[in-house]
Amino acid sequence: MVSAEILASIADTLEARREASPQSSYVASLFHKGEDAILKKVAEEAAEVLMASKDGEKLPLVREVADLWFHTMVLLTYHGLRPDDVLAELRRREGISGLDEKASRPKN
Ligand SMILES: N=c1c2ncn([C@@H]3O[C@H](COP(=O)(O)OP(=O)(O)OP(=O)(O)O)[C@@H](O)[C@H]3O)c2ncn1[C@@H]1O[C@H](COP(=O)(O)O)[C@@H](O)[C@H]1O
Repeated sequence: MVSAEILASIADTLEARREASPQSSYVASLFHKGEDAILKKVAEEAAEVLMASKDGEKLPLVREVADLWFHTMVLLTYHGLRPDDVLAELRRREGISGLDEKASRPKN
């Protein structure tokens, strides 16, 4: 599965969890606890990314970044947003970046 598709698939699951009972799953319980609990998890996971980076091992770092991305996706879902909203913003920035302009400028 390509990257944008897996993000969309996870987002679909997260949206379904918003309607689920808090006992039914980890994500459902997080939505039930509310925005502050989700923000706390995002902050915790960001701190774990910093520690993994300092430790210098690649696999733990990848796993911690996955946890951070996942919890930011829970936060986006809480606000009715989708991964595509972030991907569109990144694409927009790619289009306006100085590096991009230089690359497309004709060479003398
Ligand atoms: N990708 C993930 C994912 N990544 C991380 N986590 C959970 O995030 C939690 C936080 O991790 P921590 O390292 O902080 O561990 P912890 O100390 O046990 O967590 P807390 O009890 O303190 O919250 C853990 O319980 C992980 O299992 C995830 N939980 C779910 N998913 C995806 O979300 C879908 C829905 O999940 P459920 O709602 O649980 O079915 C699943 O099918 C998965 O695809």
